[in-house]
Amino acid sequence: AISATEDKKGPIINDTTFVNLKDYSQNFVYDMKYATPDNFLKEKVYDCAACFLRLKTVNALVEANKKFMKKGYKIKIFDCYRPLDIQKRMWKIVPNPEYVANPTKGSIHNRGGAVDITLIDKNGKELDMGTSFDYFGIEASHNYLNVSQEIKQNRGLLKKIMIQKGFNSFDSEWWHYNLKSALKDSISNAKWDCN
Ligand SMILES: C[C@@H](N)C(=O)N[C@H](C)C(=O)O
Ligand SMILES: [Zn+2]
Repeated sequence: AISATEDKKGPIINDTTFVNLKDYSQNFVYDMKYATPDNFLKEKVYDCAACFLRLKTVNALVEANKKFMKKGYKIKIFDCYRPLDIQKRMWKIVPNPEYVANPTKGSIHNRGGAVDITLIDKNGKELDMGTSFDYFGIEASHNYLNVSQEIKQNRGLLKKIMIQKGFNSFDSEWWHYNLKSALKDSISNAKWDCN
């Protein structure tokens, strides 16, 4: 059966439809790294800083953010849907599946089911997660235990609530989460509308 969801704006849309997160919640903070030159490609590879995802991913992320907000935190977003062509460019620079998904298999970002995120506090300050976003080294791993109690707690909080809301964590990157129900969705290379 095809599952459908009542959209706030009226029409019933399928939960695999790509939507813009900002149309569903104003409670996220954005730092869309690939829409700036401040990323490992050293180039702005997106035309605009928008977060597109499948509706089911948006719904799960909004639910997770509600839980974080009850604790005084908010999600800050680094990346959402990523066109396959950009995945290919990333793989040319870092051909290591621990840090960049092989474009021949496709990333869950290419399927609209993955997000790269961190948490911020009431002052907008990022919680200490031990490394910066896209730090491609062992220190970014959930399994790297030579970090402070505070970092373990911060990573643990992010992971606990994201898992509760239907995401899988990714061992080698504390910031990356895959929606479980999107793992087999189709890969897209569509570029979003920036208007
Ligand atoms: C490149 C990095 N931000 C990331 O998302 N890596 C995972 C493994 C991916 O490419 O899916
Ligand atoms: Zn990611």
